Amino acid sequence: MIKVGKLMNKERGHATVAFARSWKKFPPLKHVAIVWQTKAMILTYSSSFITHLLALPPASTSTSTGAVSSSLLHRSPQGSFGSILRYKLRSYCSAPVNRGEFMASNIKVVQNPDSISYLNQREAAEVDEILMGPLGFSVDQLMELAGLSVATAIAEVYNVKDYNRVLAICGPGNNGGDGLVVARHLYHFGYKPFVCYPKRTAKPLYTGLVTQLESLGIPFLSVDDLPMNLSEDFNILVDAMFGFSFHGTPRPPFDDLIKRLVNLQSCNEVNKKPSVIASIDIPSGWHVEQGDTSGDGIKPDMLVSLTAPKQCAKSFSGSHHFLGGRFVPRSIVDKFKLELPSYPGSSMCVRIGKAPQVDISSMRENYISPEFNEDEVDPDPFIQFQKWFDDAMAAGLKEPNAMALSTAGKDGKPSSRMVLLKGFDKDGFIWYTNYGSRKAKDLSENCYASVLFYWDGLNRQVRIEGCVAKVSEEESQHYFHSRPTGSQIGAIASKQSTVIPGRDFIHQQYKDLEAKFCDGASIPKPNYWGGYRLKPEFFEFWQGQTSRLHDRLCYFPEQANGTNIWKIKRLAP
Ligand SMILES: NC(=O)C1=CN([C@@H]2O[C@H](COP(=O)(O)OP(=O)(O)OC[C@H]3O[C@@H](n4cnc5c(N)ncnc54)[C@H](O)[C@@H]3O)[C@@H](O)[C@H]2O)[C@@H](O)CC1
Ligand SMILES: [K+]
Repeated sequence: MIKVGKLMNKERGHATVAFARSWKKFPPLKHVAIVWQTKAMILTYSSSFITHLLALPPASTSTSTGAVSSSLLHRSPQGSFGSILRYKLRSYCSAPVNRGEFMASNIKVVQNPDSISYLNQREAAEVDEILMGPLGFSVDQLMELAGLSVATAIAEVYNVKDYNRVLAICGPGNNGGDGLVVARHLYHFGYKPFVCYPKRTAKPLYTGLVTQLESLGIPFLSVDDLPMNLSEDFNILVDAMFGFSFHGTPRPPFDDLIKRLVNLQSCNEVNKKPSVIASIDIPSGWHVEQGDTSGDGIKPDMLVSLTAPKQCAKSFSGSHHFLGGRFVPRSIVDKFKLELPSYPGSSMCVRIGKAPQVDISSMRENYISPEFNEDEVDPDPFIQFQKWFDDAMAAGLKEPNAMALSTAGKDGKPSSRMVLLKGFDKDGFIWYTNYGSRKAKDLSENCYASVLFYWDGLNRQVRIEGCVAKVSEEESQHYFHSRPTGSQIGAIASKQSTVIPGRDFIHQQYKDLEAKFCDGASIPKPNYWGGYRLKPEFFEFWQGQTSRLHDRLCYFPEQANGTNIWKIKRLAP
């Protein structure tokens, strides 16, 4: 018997909030009610219906509410039910159930800063009241999310190596609270934060935030402790003095602190690497609606607007304007007719407007890595590769199996593309492709190829060179049938590297094939699709180091006493 509670875990992220509220009220299994906001949509699953669905072979299920595509049905019983449920929810609900879909469909997505919404001071306060009133949020919650989004925006723009020392200047209200939260998150991201918090609030929320920072050993500095030229000591100055409740002109000691941030600009002109100002929600001292009315206020490099930008943000002229506070519910969006950029993926922040142009010639990374020496490298390059691959996996790098494959046909003209490694062992490194593609043509004329893995974040790359041969038909068959149905159909739909009339053409091919194979029968592997195996004749393991003095340890095959061995040699960087 399947418990609804178990399904909840599987289906987190798909209407589970409403589901969670509802399922406890109903006896397990007999009925499940899905309520989306005010529209009630009742889906009834009887236990016999579920059992029936689970018993069916993965390919053949259809229900009174429409066909369930075979790709939605997985092998495990819970997976099967979960997938069916997700399908049902999507097809039934008029309001999308996925938060990404919600953002995309309900907020008009605008990236142009001229067409996004800007709140006035009254509206900003009203949003605050609604969030913390009828919508049931607490100030701690919003502050935590706001602070996290500001910290992620800062980390996205100012890397921890070059901008390590951070001073958060915190004011007496919630903007100051955001600054305390930012300092904590930046500490956990690897920065070295300091906090200046001259007007403390005795409320438990704030004393708690201070205790959290103190327990991490984050120093609190008084205004007197700070140098007049803040650039001398800090790389990033987080301006968390005032937010949308600011009125009039700043009172001491914030008047002096704001002056130091203003004077920073002129100090920066003589400094090689200027410190930057990141303002939370409002550049402190600016009028919430009219901006820097006197013209001599602070000029932040970065502004992270929270919830929605306030009107003063229209006159922000720094390089980096972000939006944070990814908690705005639909009712607020509708009520205030908000037009905001959509957050990418699971990001806590989104850039407003274009990223500034960069001078490509000045882009360089000073790699800081542990030394990579002969005495620690494995004599067997395959084992060494496995070790580094495991490190890339453990570091959470995206697609560590992505590799640039370079080939050249008989004309000697090389071409490169990214492919995915699908396995390796002593016999070589395997990937799959279309045997009619350009790489396949190249390899049929010249078996020599090179693959390159680049693992950013670990400052590592691995080059492997050798001769390539097709894998056995059995291996290709086995792998082809292990792929998701969509990928199998995609492989058949695309006559890779041939010229096609347009995007619609390939989509139509795909749809036709999808219809053809909708009965769930096994999809035959086309004979023009299969695998290749590169048998290495050379490996290079590269570890980036400071000042371009990189480690390059290479493996060359040699004969010793009639046996093949790998000889390790170091190359100049
Ligand atoms: N509503 C929202 O959506 C959220 C708001 N948050 C933050 O909360 C901020 C608003 O917080 P608050 O309403 O507490 O207000 P602020 O943090 O803007 O500042 C209010 C404090 O500043 C003082 N103050 C005002 N004018 C002054 C002046 N001229 N000289 C000296 N002191 C002055 C007030 O006495 C009060 O203590 C936002 O800007 C944002 O940073 C976030 O924490 C969470 C989400
Ligand atoms: K601020």
